[in-house]
Order: sequence, then structure tokens, then C-alpha cells
Amino acid sequence: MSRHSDTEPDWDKMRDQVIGLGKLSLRKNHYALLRDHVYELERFRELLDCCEELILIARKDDGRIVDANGGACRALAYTREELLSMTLDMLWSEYTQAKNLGFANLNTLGQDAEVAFRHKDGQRLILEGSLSQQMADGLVLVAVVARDVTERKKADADLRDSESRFRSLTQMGADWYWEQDAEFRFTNQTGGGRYFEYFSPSDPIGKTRWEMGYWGPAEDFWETHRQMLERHEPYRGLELRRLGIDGEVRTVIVSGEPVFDESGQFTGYRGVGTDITQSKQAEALIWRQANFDPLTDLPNRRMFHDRLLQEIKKVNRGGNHLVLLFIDLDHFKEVNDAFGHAAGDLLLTEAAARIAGCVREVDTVARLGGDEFTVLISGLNDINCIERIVQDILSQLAKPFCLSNEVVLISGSIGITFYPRDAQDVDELLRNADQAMYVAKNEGRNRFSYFTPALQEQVQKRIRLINDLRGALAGGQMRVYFQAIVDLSNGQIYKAEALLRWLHPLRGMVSPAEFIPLAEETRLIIEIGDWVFNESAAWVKRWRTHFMAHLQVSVNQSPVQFAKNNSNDQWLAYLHDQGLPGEAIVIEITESLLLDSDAEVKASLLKFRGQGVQIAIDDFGTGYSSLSYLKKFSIDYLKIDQSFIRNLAPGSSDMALTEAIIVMAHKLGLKVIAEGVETIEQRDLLIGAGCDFAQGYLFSKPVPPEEFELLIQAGLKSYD
Ligand SMILES: Nc1nc2c(ncn2[C@@H]2O[C@H](COP(=O)(O)OP(=O)(O)OP(=O)(O)O)[C@@H](O)[C@H]2O)c(=O)[nH]1
Repeated sequence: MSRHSDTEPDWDKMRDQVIGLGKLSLRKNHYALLRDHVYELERFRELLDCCEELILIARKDDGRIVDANGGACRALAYTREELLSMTLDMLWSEYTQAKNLGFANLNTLGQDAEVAFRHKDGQRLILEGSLSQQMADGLVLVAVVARDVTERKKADADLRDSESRFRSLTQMGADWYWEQDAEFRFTNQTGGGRYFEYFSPSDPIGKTRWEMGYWGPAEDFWETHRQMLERHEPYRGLELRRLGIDGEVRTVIVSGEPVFDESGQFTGYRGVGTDITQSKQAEALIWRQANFDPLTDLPNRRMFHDRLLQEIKKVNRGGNHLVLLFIDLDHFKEVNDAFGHAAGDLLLTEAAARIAGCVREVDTVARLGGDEFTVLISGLNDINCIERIVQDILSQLAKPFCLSNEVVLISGSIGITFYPRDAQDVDELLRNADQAMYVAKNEGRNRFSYFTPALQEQVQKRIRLINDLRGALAGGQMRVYFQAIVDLSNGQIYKAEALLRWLHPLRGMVSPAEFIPLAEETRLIIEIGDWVFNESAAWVKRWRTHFMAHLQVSVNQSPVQFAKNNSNDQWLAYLHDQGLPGEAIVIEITESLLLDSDAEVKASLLKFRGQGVQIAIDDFGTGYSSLSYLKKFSIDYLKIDQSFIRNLAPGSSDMALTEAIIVMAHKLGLKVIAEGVETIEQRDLLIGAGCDFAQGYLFSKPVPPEEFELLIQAGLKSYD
């Protein structure tokens, strides 16, 4: 142990503080020299403690730590005392292994190496530094001088990770990343998938964007864009197009932002690009499908509506007249029925082309659906030339259509309306054109009709009537009248026809000719027809029970009612409920029903007949008067139309026709009823011709059921 005074240092203590070798090499008799060394060492020690690097000295053999500086204490969170009580492998788990390998697994002894130490709290610290061996007093010491690079390594790894993520994402996706210098020339481009293969040269490096064949949405686009670049402004979603080597235009979206260095100096732009060609194409396809008719390639109803609206706005801003033509092909259904839907399609396509050929490019020809087309003609100074255009369309449509192996003749009916003369808005204009077209149809087809104020009045009246008709049944305004049908052999009432009457609260009696077509069109006839049937059945039941056991009532059934599947079943069920036999009822149908007939109509008629209900053909002679179906559908009665009876005179053609019908019907086993018999002469001629039954004013007008009942009771006064 050494002695010491106040002025003299405590050598024993100092000796302990001297780094590493001090303790072993200290000699007291070298005091003066030593004192200088000690001061020097103390300063050195302080310096080493302050430095951020870790310094650890340990015995190589057992790894015991013999010295540690302040940097080591701070980095590892141990006090110096703690460290001096530890071995190196407690901090560095691979120490023993590294030592056994002669530290060969470290880069090289004495050079920068990277080792993992353990922090006091268990965390892993990456140290980068050197490892050296020293000899002191016969001992081999290992000196670790290192820096804690954990944070830096982590930041490097994060950066590498994020770069690799970015790289793999840009490689995988169709988007790309680009950089430009201060002259807006590309310096880098990454990603883009196959996009750049569409262009030659595909490499943009060294070029500006406008040198690469892109074009923008407007003619002066590049000028404006370059001005913006010069102002170093960011941009988003710039849509550009470029022609690819495959001849297809490709669309890209580009976004960019200016880049500045640390001194605030502008160094260029960087940004991203996306090829949106496919989505643009899909968008265009969807738009086309939504706005064009796929069969004829003409604008469809929706597009037509838009264009009509635009044209109306132009007229409202002071433009010329606007003309709307509504074209419907005549009897087009027959083309489908006779030659098939595919042939119908061919005809529609050809008709579309012919119509389009009659008007200017600027006019809109559209297909609203089915065989309906519209033409919008705007900016006309002289509206008189419309008739020439319409005539041209009609004659083009009337020319033969060659469909595969067939030559088909067809025609069209056209309605014409003017804006603003005929309507206030799109819907009204279209509706009026449609109405005018219907007038052309009703007047015989293959012609045109203008929409006129009278027509407008007619249309409004029609709309009012339809509205009133909707409430007529519930409002108790409907009546069933009965007209007697007499047996011409004895003048007795044998049957009656049930006839619908509408007693309008304001207009009085509305003619069936006026409201029945409307009821059919609106399908109100189904409900009304059921009511007529039920009423008729109820009355005939009463009359059969009290007055005339064999009385039959005929009820008219329109094709619309036939089209409703279960109408007939319902009627038969009602008869059954009333306890009435089928023979009490005759169903009157028109020839056209049989002409258009399908298997369902036939089945339906057979079902009636199966229940004893008889079938009569109404208005015979006015339609096709085809004989074949009379047999095919097992018809019971023919009703000769009153137009033949009206002019019945000996030797007249109507007389000849009437006689022929009667003979033919009898040969086929059918009975004949003459309609509209008004005079005794007509009656006698019919008796002479062998007609079975007759109805008409001569015998009785259609009368309310109560009156008809009196008729049955009283017998027919006019028959004598
Ligand atoms: N081939 C074909 N037929 C169609 C198409 N769309 C609708 N139709 C048919 O076109 C027909 C249109 O008939 P309508 O206009 O009602 O009647 P029409 O026979 O022309 O008789 P009128 O118009 O009274 O002269 C219907 O039979 C539809 O089934 C289509 O795209 N292709």
C-alpha cells in the first residue's frame, strides 16, 4: 500500500483509475515522471469519457472487462462499476465463438467490423468499429472501439425496404415514376409495365414530354402547360394521348410536382403516370351501348332525347324551326312472322340506312325501338322542303328489300310536328309526332300526316276520355243493353246480344265505337268485359228461369281479353257458380282473332265449346273471310255484317254475297245471323236466302234489360 499526503495524489486510487495497463506497470519510485503521466492520463481519460464512441477493454482469455469509457456506459446503460464486474460475452454473445475462431468471422481484426451487443434493457445494439489485441504485463487484452449505429442501420434498412417496395410496386403495376431536370427533360423513368413497348423509341430519357408525340385536350395545350411548368406549379391528372406503334391511340394520366434542392433552387419535376387506355375504351364502349342502338348503329331513344333537348334549346335561343318526324314501318310484324326475326333485323338495318340517306349529316336519325324511327331536322329556313324529305323517305321505304333469298315490300307511316308551333317541350313534341303518325296509319298507311290543332283537340279529348273511362265502371256508368235476335222462320226471339253502353255523367251516351278501342288500348276492357259477362249471365239466368228456357245471350270478347290467360276459365267458373249451362252463352269474336291465332286461342275456344258455349264470328265479310278457319275452329254462327244488309236488293252484289255466305255456312254446318236488319224487305230477302236469324231495329233496338224482359213477355209486335 502507498502512503500519501494531501498534496500528493492517492497513488493506489489513481493506479486503479489508470486505463488498463497502469496498475500492472506502476512503479512508485518513478513518481515525478509518473505524476506527469497521471495528469496526462487524467485528461486523456476525461476525453475518452466524453467521446461518443464506446471503448471496452477486456481480457482475451476469459473476457473479463477491465476498463470501459463513458461512451460505453451511456450506450449500454451500465455504470462503469457494473461493466467492470461483467465479461465481454455478457454483452456480446458471440464473443467466445469469435475469439475461438481467432476473430476470423469478423471482417478483419483491427478494421471496421459490425457486431451485435446487448443493451442493459435487452435490446440489440449494432456496433461498428474495430477490435484490437494488446499485450500488457503478459496478458492479452482485447480492445473494442466502436460506434452505436443501430439507429442509422435501422434507417438504412427502412430506406432500402421502402425503395425495394416502391421498385417492386412500380415494376408490377402499369403506373410509372418519372423525373425531369430543370429543362423538363426526362432523367429517370421506372415501371410502366408494357406501356412503353407501344412506342418507338420507348426510352424517353433526354426528351421533353412534348418531344415524344403526346397531345393534350386543346390545340394550345403545350403552350399553356409549359407556362405552368415555368412557374414551377404542381399538376394533377393531366390527360394526354399518344399514337402507339400498333396504330391505337393510348391515353395516359400524368401528375407531377416541382423539386427544389436544399438551397431552394428548382431542379426539375418528378411525378407519376398511368395508362388509362383500357378504362377509356371501356368507358367509350359503355357510353356507346347506353346511347346507340346496337342493331342499326343509330342513336337510341336516350341519345335522341338529349339531342332533341339541345335542339329545342337552340330554337329557344332564336334558332330556326325544328321538325320532328316519327316513322313507323307498316305491318312490320308480318315480316318477322313470315321470314323470321333475323330477316326482320336485316330489314330494320336497311330501313335505317335508307332513312339516314334522305337527310343531311347534321340531322339526327334515331331508332326509338321496334320499327319506330325518328328524324330531327333543325335549322330549316324553308319548312316547305319537309314534304319533299318525307316523300323521299316514303319512296325509299317502299322500294323492295332484299333479305337473303327473299324480296320484301313494306311501307312506312310518318307523323310530322314542328317546334315551337305544335308543342312546348320534348315529351309533348314526341307525343304529338306519334299521334300524327297514327293518323297516317289510320288513313291507310304509306303516307304522312301533320300534327294539327284539330288533331291536338282530338288527342286531348282522347286523353280525357281515357281518364274518365278509368272511373266509369266503379262509378256505375256502364250499362249492358240487350238486342233481340229473332228466328227468321217464326219471328220469335231466340237469342239476344249483350251490348255495352257508357252513360257518361256529362257527355251522355258515349258511342261504343268511340270508347271500346280506348278500353282495348288501355286494357281496361278486361275488367269491363268480365263485368259485362257477369251481368249478362245473371240476366240470362233470370230469363231462362222465368220466361224462355232456351234463351241464349251472346257476349263479345275482344282479342285483348283472349290474350289474358285465365279470362275464359274465370267465365266458365262463373257460369258454373250460377248453375247455368254453357248453352246459355254464345261468345262473339272477330275474324282477326282467328287470323292471328295461335295454339292458345284454339285451346281456349275448344275449352268453351267443351262446356257447351257456342262461338259466333262477328262482322263476317268485312275482313279476310277465310273459310278454312271456320272449320278449323268449329265455329257455330256467322254474323253477316250490316254493311251487306244495308244495301240488300234483289240482284245486287250484296245480295249475291249474302246468299253465297249463307249457302257456304250451311254447307259447313254453321247457322247465319244477319245484322242491322231495318226493313221488312231486307227481312224477306234474308228469309228467301235461307238466313237463320236476324237482329236489327226492325225487331228491336238494343234496350236496357228491364225493357228486354218486357219484350220477351210481350212477343215482338213488329213481326207480322
Ligand atoms: N326483327 C325485329 N323485330 C322487332 C325488333 N323489335 C321489335 N320488333 C318487332 O316489331 C314489331 C312491331 O310491330 P308494330 O309496329 O307494333 O306493328 P306492325 O306490324 O308494324 O303494324 P303497324 O305498325 O300497325 O303497321 C313487333 O312484332 C315486334 O316484335 C327487333 O329488334 N328486331
